[in-house]
Amino acid sequence: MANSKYEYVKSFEQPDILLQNVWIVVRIDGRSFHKFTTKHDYAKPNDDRGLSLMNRAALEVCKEFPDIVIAFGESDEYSFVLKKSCNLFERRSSKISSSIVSYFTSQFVYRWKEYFGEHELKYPPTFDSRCVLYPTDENIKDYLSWRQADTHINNLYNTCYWALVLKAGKTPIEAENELRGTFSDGKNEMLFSRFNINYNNLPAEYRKGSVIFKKPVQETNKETGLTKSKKRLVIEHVDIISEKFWKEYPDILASK
Ligand SMILES: Nc1nc2c(ncn2[C@@H]2O[C@H](COP(=O)(O)OP(=O)(O)OP(=O)(O)O)[C@@H](O)[C@H]2O)c(=O)[nH]1
Ligand SMILES: [Mg+2]
Ligand SMILES: [Mg+2]
Repeated sequence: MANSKYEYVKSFEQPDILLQNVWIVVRIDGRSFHKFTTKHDYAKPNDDRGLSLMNRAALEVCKEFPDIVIAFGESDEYSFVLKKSCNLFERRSSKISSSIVSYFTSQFVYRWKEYFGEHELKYPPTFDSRCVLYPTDENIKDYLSWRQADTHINNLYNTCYWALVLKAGKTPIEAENELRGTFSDGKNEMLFSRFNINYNNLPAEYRKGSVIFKKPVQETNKETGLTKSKKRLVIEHVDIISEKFWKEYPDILASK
């Protein structure tokens, strides 16, 4: 009903169009995943099924939203970087962030059985989401470095904490007290001398998180024998904190 007396309420909606020509990061994070992972008997500190399910849901998001040029995931979070020229939903912030987190969450639930088998999903998980803008390439690299540094700090701490609790029989309070004020060197030393764990030999996925990007690959046509260069979405556990990665794959940030 056009021009009804109710129509004025539409003007209460606030525009939330994101600034043009800047990188958009959509970061999603599991709500109360401390509880969710406990209720679902996740392995401590890292559960391979849970991490693989996060990666799979994120990969499906990257397929569904081709404006995403790179994504980084750790623990219960994922960051999706959309290219500067992205015009998805006319750059409306809440529409972008809600569509991405909704698709991620439904993929997470839809594919639960693929990764957890008969281990029942006891209640529906929730993920929150936000859009953050980064104007320069340096800013976006620093953003991703920040998340990867966080992965390292948390994983080193959690590996020590759970070794103290599960292997040395400490109470949670005792483990926390023992770790308070320690630095990386001390934690590495503790793992090696007391638990025979060489931190650097732990799976790269635990230490560095997961990076999804379009990687150039050579594909050979079986019939013609001709090779051509293509891009394929891959999940790798590499250093994005170092310049080496950005030099190796300059196309990622060139997708302005
Ligand atoms: N055991 C186990 N726990 C995990 C794993 N991945 C994530 N978690 C848990 O999920 C939590 C994620 O941290 P946060 O996102 O800061 O905390 P949260 O409980 O989700 O709380 P909010 O995000 O504030 O709602 C970690 O502290 C762990 O308790 C895993 O592989 N294994
Ligand atoms: Mg969380
Ligand atoms: Mg988190």
